[in-house]
Amino acid sequence: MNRLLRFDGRVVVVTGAGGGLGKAYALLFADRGASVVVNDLGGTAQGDGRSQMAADSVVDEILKKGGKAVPNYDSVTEGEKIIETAVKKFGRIDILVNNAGILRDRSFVKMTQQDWDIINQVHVVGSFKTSKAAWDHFRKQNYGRIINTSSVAGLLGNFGQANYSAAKSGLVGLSNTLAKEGARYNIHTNTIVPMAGSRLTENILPPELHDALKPELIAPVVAWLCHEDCDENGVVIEAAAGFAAKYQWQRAGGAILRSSLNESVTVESVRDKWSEIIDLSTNADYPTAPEEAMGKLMDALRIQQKGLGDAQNVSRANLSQLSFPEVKVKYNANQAILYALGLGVRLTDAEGMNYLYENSDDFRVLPTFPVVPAMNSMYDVLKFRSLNVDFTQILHGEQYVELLRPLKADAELTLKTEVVEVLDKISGCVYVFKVTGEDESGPVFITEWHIFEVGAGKFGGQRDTPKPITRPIPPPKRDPDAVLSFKTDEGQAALYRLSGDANPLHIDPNFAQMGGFSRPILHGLCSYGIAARLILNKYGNADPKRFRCIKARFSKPVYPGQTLEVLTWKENARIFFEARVMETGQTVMSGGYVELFNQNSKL
Ligand SMILES: CCCCCCC[C@@H](O)CC(=O)SCCNC(=O)CCNC(=O)[C@H](O)C(C)(C)COP(=O)(O)OP(=O)(O)OC[C@H]1O[C@@H](n2cnc3c(N)ncnc32)[C@H](O)[C@@H]1OP(=O)(O)O
Repeated sequence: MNRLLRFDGRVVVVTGAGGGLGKAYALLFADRGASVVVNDLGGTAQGDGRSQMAADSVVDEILKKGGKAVPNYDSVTEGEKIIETAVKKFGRIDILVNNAGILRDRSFVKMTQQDWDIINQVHVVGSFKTSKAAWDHFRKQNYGRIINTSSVAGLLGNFGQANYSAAKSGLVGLSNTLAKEGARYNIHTNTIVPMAGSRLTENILPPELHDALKPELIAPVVAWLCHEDCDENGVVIEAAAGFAAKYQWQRAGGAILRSSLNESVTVESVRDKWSEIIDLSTNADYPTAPEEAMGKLMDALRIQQKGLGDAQNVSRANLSQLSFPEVKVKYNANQAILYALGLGVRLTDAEGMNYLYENSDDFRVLPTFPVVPAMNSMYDVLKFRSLNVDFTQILHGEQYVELLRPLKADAELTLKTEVVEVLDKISGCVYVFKVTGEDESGPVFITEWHIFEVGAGKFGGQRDTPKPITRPIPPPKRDPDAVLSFKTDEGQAALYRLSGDANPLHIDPNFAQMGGFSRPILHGLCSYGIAARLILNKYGNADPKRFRCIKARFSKPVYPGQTLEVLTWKENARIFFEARVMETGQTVMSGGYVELFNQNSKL
């Protein structure tokens, strides 16, 4: 922790390093082992005149202390020459501090085009030129650090500095974009907002304050941002007088200006929502990338599309009060076949051909298939930003599927989604969804989903609900009537996820680790479909028309490659079941049951 942070072997270019902040940076980098290009045009604070003295005297000071430095007297508007000096004299360039700057302060009423142009040339064009010239070197060596210099005038505005403020806030935009473009090449670009006593401020600040704002108090902040141990990229740091702090954009929670996409926004609706639009005290966020900023807009659009009123009001506590519009989905034999493959159906199985070949004499759709079309509408609900769902913690808790009619090989379905309840289980919360599907002839299936979000409990909701939801039922207290087994494949989850549950938990080892698993786990619905098929084969003549419903609770995860053992107890038309993993003996599904129609039932 106390290791001295050094820059041995690094080559640093500091522009405007003949005095003030630039000089302090150059001296510090040199003192810590870097080779430094001390650039200074040697002009006045207003940008007039030229002289080599400023750069030379800093170089002399560094050399006298045994450091390595060379001068450069070019204007930053010819930034490529400055970078060339670094490469010619020291063979590389690692760090670029865009510090050179001048002032042409005038009230806007007196500001000329020339005042505007010269400030933008030196600050914005200059930083562009040097950065552009260094960029290819940085990319090739997969390393680079850029510091751009902004100002509180740029962030907040300042009387008499329209030109300077515009240039300085332009540099924040430049930095933020370079940060994003450079990230994958290990090029970090950050912005410093210094307030130092320098040539630029000596006539502006009171003398005591000017003396207290020593550049040496800011230089270590810049040096840290440029050090290889610092992984900041795209931050704006204010530093002055021994103080440093990050600046960030803040966006208010805002307001939805219409209640559905069919309505238009009126001037009056803006007026009526104005206090919410500007209220930063609740639900504010801090977007750092356009995608993040867009996320909220997408929420807003989704909410308006569903006619739900205000996005900010969506919380676990009131989710079940929202109503969701019907969604139309189509499926065909291809999806049914892919689903069957995902559950491990093989051509060599007794009924394999009927599930896997659409032109077979008796093409069948597995009875648990409704989970495939019913799935996505729920993900849509969980994506409400204000819910802040942590998707690494989403696990399938329970599942119910009831068939009201046999499934066709292809169909267009209307899905109705309802959040029945969100239960507060303290260790997590359980979202209970009901999704029903109907085709042109009426209802086809009912599904109920209990989705567990670990760690999202304690939101003040109720632990159970009086609403009629399906519940797991323990099996009879006797030995099972039959134990049915199936060995899953190592690639089972990779195949199953193609049926619409692309959750990275089932394929991405890093994501699985974030969720607390040693490796990707099998979809609960995959084990569930396998159990349903084994039971149907054993007790229902492998005939999907005999299938009425299935319910189960997922009590432990299954890993691809493990063998499922399904313990079954037959009690009239109901077959109770539990499932365990043969290799570990752990129970992975509990309280399960399948109900079958009897052979003569006219479904
Ligand atoms: C959006 C739509 C898409 C849906 C797709 C879902 C995404 C999929 O890609 C993800 C998957 O397929 S994950 C794989 C399958 N699921 C699993 O492996 C989960 C296994 N279960 C567990 O880990 C724990 O039971 C666990 C973690 C669930 C609970 O364990 P604990 O926190 O230890 O809970 P516990 O102390 O036992 O009980 C607390 C209260 O919670 C209830 N509960 C327990 N397990 C539940 C479960 N599985 N489902 C629903 N409720 C459950 C208990 O009854 C208890 O409630 P109460 O206190 O009121 O009695």
